[in-house]
Amino acid sequence: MGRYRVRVATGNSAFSGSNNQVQLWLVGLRAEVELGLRLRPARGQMEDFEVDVSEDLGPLQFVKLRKIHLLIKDAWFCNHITVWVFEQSMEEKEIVFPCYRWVEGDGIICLPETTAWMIRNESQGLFQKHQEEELKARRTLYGWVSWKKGIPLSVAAASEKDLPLDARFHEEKKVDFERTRVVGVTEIALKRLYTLLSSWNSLEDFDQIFWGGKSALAKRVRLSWKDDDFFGYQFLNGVNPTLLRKSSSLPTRLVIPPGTEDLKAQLERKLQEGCLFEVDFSLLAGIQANVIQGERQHLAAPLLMLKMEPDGKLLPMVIQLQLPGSDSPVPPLFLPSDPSLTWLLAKAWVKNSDFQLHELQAHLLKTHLMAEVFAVATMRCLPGMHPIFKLLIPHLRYTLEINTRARTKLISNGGFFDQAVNTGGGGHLDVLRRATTCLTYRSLCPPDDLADRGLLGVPSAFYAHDAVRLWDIISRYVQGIVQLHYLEDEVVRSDPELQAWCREITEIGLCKAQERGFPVSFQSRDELCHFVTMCIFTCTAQHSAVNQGQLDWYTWVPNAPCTMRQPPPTTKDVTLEMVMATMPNVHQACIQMTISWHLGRFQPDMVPLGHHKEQYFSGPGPQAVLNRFQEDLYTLEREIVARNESLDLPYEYLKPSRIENSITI
Ligand SMILES: CCCCC/C=C\C\C=C/C=C/C=C/[C@@H]1O[C@H]1CCCC(=O)O
Ligand SMILES: [Fe+2]
Repeated sequence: MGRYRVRVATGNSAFSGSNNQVQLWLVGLRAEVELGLRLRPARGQMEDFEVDVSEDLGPLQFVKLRKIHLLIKDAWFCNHITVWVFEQSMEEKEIVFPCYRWVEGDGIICLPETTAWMIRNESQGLFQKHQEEELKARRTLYGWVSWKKGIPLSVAAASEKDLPLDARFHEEKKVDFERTRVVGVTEIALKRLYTLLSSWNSLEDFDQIFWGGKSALAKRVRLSWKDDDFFGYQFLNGVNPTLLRKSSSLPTRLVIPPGTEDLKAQLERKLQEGCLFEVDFSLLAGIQANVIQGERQHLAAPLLMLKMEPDGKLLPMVIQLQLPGSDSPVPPLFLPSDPSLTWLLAKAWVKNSDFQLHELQAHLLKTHLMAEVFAVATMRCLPGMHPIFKLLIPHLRYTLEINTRARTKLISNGGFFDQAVNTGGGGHLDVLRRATTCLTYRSLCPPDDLADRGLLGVPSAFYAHDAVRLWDIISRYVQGIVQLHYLEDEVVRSDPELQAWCREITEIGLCKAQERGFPVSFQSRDELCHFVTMCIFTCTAQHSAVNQGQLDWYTWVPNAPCTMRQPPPTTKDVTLEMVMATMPNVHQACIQMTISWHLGRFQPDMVPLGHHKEQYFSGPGPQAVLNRFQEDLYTLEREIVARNESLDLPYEYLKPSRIENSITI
């Protein structure tokens, strides 16, 4: 008893279409009907057709679809189905059934209409039953596994091939990733060949491998890496802006030997003036160093003290490379006034330690692995019709696959950490474990984290400034969507899927992180918004801040050596031979360059923050919230561009147009 126009929209990436036939049903509150047509969906196409239905279906609740194959199974990527109902020969209501998934095998896929969650209590339990079945199926597809004890859980997949198709890279991404990898391997081989017969005994010799993928800023790094202000700048606005903090007292580990009272007075004066800063790498103390091809590598656990000048420059004042121990001599303090190679080597040790905590703690653990916990918990606990699922899913794209690849190629037995990094060979897992035990909820939320580190309102702290602006913009977006769906706090409290999702993240994925301030329930809309803002910020802005800079700051290897082949200096007698014997060898340096380029370069298929094409919501409310989000991002973009124009070193990593919508690399 009615006429319907049905539109089937197929995805745009390679192999999205299918040679198999697709069967469709319309399911209304009163009855369901199989549409007597068989279509073959073509890539990037919208296919429209009209059907007459003799029964009275009642209000449409679902579309069901199934793919029928004869010999070859050919998966189909369905974007969405849209249905228009004609009433009294007038086209009336548009009803959207978002999909954005692969339709595989011959199972039936059931798509609820976009506003299903809002009307879930008026559907005679149909939506409730659908949600339960969907979650049951997802929980078998997306399992948890403890890859290594003491770090957050991962998705259960031994290699990317074990992942559900919906978690896999699309063809374009896969081809690009594999191609980049071949380019990288070839480049390493050529560089090794090229350096085989040449000398390798001065820092300038790193020039011999400084070709291939590199950015304009990387060239600047090569020129300026020895300068103290350039060194200091990196702790504010480099690839790892996460460790610097304003000192509230002189660190207890800083034992000042007799005869250097002058230094102590200087530090105390800067402390009083409120411009003393510190970076402490104690987390690395006692970590077992790697052995690479029979050669033992070495590690330090430095403390760096810096002062902020009135013009905003951050300058190193003193470096202590090891923690003082009761059984060892008091570690020497290295100073800018030391012989230049001595001071350079001390700074190189700091940068090597920073490399470890950057890649393992700031990058891998606090963005990649966190996002993976969000992704698995979301797949296991939130049905597709849930508003928080719809809000988060564009920010979880490709994360499970990139992390699975990291576990098989990067931090695996024999992976790149073992081949080229001094924490490799197991120490890197201990660093991850220690970093996990001190991972707090506050540290993932810039307004809290930057307040705790004394970096709010510091004029030359561009990361801090942009991070807080982005946090506010994302927070407003999240509040917009949450307020449309949760009219009061009580709706949050009585949402069983949402509460289960929260517990799944804190108790299961993060292994009882309530001890570190993570919530086990949401009592209000504000608590929910804060948490979801943290999730989106982590998967987008924060990853961008700690990922993109790899290309700029890590391709000139002496600026941030991936390994150290000699122990830290214990006296101030340092020769160029010692420096070169300590720095990475050619092979290690080539690996560092190539991986940094692979991970830091612009991603050709990138989706900028807030610009995903998938429409999981419908109607003017959510659209207005998304438009507002995009406008806010654009305003910030212009502010950052204007600010950068007057800077010698522009800070670009949190420019909205450069922030990816999810962790994909
Ligand atoms: C030797 C330098 C290693 C620096 C990178 C260290 C940690 C980065 C943190 C998370 C990165 C996740 C990246 C996952 C990419 O699939 C892994 C790269 C494999 C490279 C390849 O497959 O050739
Ligand atoms: Fe990354």
